[in-house]
Amino acid sequence: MATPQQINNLQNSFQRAVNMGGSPGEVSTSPTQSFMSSIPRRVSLSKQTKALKPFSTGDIKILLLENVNQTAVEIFNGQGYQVEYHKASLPEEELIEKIKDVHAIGIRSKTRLSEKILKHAKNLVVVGCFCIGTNQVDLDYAAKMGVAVFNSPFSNSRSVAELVIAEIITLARQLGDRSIEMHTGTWNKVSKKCWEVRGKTLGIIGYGHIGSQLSVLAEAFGMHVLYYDVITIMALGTAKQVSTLDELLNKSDFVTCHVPATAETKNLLSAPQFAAMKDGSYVINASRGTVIDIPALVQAIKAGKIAGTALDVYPNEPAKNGAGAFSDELNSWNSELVSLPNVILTPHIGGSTEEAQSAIGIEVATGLTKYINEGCSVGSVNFPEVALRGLDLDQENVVRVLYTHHNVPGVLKTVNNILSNHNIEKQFSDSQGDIAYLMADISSVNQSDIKDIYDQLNATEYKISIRLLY
Ligand SMILES: NC(=O)c1ccc[n+]([C@@H]2O[C@H](COP(=O)([O-])OP(=O)(O)OC[C@H]3O[C@@H](n4cnc5c(N)ncnc54)[C@H](O)[C@@H]3O)[C@@H](O)[C@H]2O)c1
Ligand SMILES: O=C(O)CC[C@@H](O)C(=O)O
Repeated sequence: MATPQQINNLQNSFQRAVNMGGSPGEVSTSPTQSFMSSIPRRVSLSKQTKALKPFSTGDIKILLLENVNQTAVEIFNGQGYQVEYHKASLPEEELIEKIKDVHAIGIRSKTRLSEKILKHAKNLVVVGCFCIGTNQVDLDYAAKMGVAVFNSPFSNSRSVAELVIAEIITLARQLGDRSIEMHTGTWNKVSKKCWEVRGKTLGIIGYGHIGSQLSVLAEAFGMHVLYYDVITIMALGTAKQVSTLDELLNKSDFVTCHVPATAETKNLLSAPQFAAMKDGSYVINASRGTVIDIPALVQAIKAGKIAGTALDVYPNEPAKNGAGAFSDELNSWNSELVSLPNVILTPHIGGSTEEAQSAIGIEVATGLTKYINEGCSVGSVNFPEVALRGLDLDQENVVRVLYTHHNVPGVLKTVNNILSNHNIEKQFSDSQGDIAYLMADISSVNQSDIKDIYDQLNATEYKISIRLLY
């Protein structure tokens, strides 16, 4: 049941929307619309539509962690949301305290939103991963709570591909070692085991957004490209898909990983895979730290089998920047790895460019704002994707119902029974696994009806969450 305070909030907002003249006539001119108008839309925004808000926008609280880009802060501030901003991730206890209160949380790759943390989030509506990876969030549990999760699927792909190109040349020419030597006053002009990359073979594991972008760049350097993926993907340029991981390992001079962190990709490259690689080949990982068995890699480098490695991601990564953060305490193999030759280590910066972070800030903040203000879940990674066109500017006494429920027979009949006392202008529903999401615009709704609609929907058996926008 809604608390008296919640009902009051709903009624006050409705009163403001209907009687005070401000909200209903207001046209959203937020960066949301200007950004989204530049990309193809499933739902047309060609005419001005009524700006919907969940309740007094000042009430929307957003917690942003891990130095999320200022472009996002500007979008949220422009909406009148309350933004709490932190440069680093938070310790678990503090995160649990903070998450209790907020409607949205924005994170990057370090903050783990497990069931243990999420279950404290009583008001949470949406999570924004301001990155590509979403493995740090328990997506199923979030969906079961009615919390949609958004990310930015490719805004930093180019940045990662460019970093990997730099690493291929850096490894081939032992640039890391030469640079360290010069910093300590050593002149070591050598060419032994330093190579051109032209004519060498690059093996890409995972030919998605990053792997395929990298393929194009590598061919421009005169490299041959092989790739292995669990699905069949069209080759770009003259790249060739191979049917087994072993074939890729046997034939490549450089092997680079661009797969997600899953149970299947855990230790995808371990001792047997290093053994299958060419003598003197190189290993690169800018995907997730779980994908490579680092102790096995250390042994393969020590044995002279692998001639060098570039790593950007690690099984355990520090919560914040600072001296001494990357140590044996965090990962037991640390000292051994850093003592080896031709090892390039970067602090998970594959996607950390001004261009990528700015674009991610805009994309994810826009997705969150559209979900908060309009209920549009298109682009969510754990939720059925649903959108409705906007309401006409002059439409009054209209309420948008957002109803998340378990995907079982008979729910829509019950819901539409409740809504059919009014005029259902339009509705759209979709499901994903156990979760279904309904958006409906209903008109002829008087202020006094709101509490009643809310209470009736709230009492339905398979409800997960309800929001009413007006
Ligand atoms: N270092 C960084 O800063 C950084 C930046 C962006 C992305 N990433 C990480 O890079 C990885 C790849 O990103 P993307 O955008 O290219 O992802 P993507 O989803 O576009 O592509 C991943 C590809 O891997 C394939 N794949 C999945 N499991 C596989 C397996 N077991 N064997 C072979 N192929 C498999 C998929 O079919 C897909 O084609 C993700 O883990 C992402 O989190 C890291
Ligand atoms: O910015 C980050 O923390 C993560 C970057 C990258 O790994 C991603 O998943 O996009």
